Amino acid sequence: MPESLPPLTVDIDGTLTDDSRAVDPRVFPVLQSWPSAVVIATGKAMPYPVSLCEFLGIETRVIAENGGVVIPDRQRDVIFLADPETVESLARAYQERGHSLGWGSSDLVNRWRATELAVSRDSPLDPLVELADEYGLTVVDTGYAYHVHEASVDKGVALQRMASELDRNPGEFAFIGDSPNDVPGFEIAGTAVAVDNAPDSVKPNADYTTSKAYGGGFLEAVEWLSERHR
Ligand SMILES: O=C(O)COP(=O)(O)O
Ligand SMILES: [Mg+2]
Repeated sequence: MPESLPPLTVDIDGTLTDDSRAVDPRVFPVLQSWPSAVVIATGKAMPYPVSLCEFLGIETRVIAENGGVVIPDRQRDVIFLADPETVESLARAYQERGHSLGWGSSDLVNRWRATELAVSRDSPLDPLVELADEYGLTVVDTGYAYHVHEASVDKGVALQRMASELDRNPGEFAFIGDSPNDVPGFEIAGTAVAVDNAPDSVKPNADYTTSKAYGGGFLEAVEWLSERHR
């Protein structure tokens, strides 16, 4: 790999995974040998990306909960860019109206969330949007879940904070993703790549769209970045 490769920000679901959301093992050596910083930027709660870094043996650099949580490395404090209180009230109100968050009683999706709420796409969207409007929150459909969070946070805002924590310019970063929740990251990063499974609303926001989908698209994106930085 060329020494000059940019710091990389990469989404998990739909980008490092296959179509069943299992991580594509071909991405492991790429992430482990990337010569610059790697940031895992996801809508998932903190333990998921932290575990991914831990088990890969790479530095824990994480944007979780669609930007509500930023972890620049293992040594520093976890940074919270949003407050959980309004989201918690919304979650109670949604359930009081008779709707389920849709993840079963253990709710491993929200159990460790600090700043936002994720609701299954099998649960009704309209009352969620109605409540979000009432509480001044935003709903993002990633294609994997509905996420409700403060309008002031997204993966782009979090990338700005991550870059400043790492003494870098956000424009130095490349960002690879697949969903509407990645678009704010595409806008802040210097180079944005969408994988082919991204919806048509996402692709025009990227500098390049791969011809392969899912983890195969990530590998292609990395080759494309390597060519550009040769
Ligand atoms: O949890 C989701 O809905 C999406 O997660 P992702 O940001 O890693 O694709
Ligand atoms: Mg994704």
